[in-house]
Amino acid sequence: MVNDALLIDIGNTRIKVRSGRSEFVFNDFTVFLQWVSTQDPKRIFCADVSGQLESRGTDESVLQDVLLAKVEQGFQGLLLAYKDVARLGVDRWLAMLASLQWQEGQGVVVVDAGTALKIDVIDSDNHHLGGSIGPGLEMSNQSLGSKAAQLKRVELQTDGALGRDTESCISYGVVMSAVALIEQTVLRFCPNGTLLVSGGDRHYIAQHLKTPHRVIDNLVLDGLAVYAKHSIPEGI
Ligand SMILES: Nc1ncnc2c1ncn2[C@@H]1O[C@H](COP(=O)(O)OP(=O)(O)OP(=O)(O)O)[C@@H](O)[C@H]1O
Ligand SMILES: CC(C)(CO)[C@@H](O)C(=O)NCCC(=O)O
Ligand SMILES: [K+]
Repeated sequence: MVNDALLIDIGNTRIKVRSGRSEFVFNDFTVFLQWVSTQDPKRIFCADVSGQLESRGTDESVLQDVLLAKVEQGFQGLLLAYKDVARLGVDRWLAMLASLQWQEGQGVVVVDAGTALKIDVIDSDNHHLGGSIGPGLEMSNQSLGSKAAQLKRVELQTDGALGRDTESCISYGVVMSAVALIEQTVLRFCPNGTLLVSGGDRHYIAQHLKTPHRVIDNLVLDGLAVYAKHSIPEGI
């Protein structure tokens, strides 16, 4: 049953785990492995876009029974825009699967603001129209700091007003470019759809959105729960 399962989302920055009603976040893969070895779940479902599990999996006995989620065309009626669905990030796919629960009949725009900023658009017939991959907020912030001699990474903080010093200009540029991309994508491709915002940077982005939206803590883990429920035979 899904309730006995451990759900694991291995992102490129952090690892998020759900066990029943509890959630845990790990910044370090080794610390995460140590923790998993203290658990005794019936089943482990995992989404791994980092590739860390596949490279370590075989020599870690605790991870031998992990069910690694794989993108499936047509699963739960979700028709993917990619011709080669194996190339679509499993985190994007799971976030989309979870988003169908929020579909209000006019399509859904799914935002996952993590290491990368992902946007995917689904129409009212559950057809994935396509998506967007761009730098996440921290990635933009850090790359400005490392590529421009006069800039340093800043603590992102903007009230949405134009910047009046270097730090506030960077904050405005980094945060509002993400907000603008999302709002343009909604306007162009799904103007009446439901906008969902998830991922580690969801709050930074959501507070500046003029478009009505819902903030969902972790759509990838929610999608993994959907996957777990529908990909194991009844009674297990
Ligand atoms: N305590 C924190 N530690 C690290 N990052 C944080 C923290 N709180 C917020 N963040 C932000 O969350 C982002 C990571 O989000 P998230 O954990 O959703 O990403 P991820 O799943 O690892 O990435 P992806 O799915 O894109 O590979 C970071 O870029 C950072 O800006
Ligand atoms: C875009 C990321 C890095 C976001 O985690 C991940 O979904 C990924 O590696 N995707 C593969 C490429 C794609 O989705 O087309
Ligand atoms: K790479």
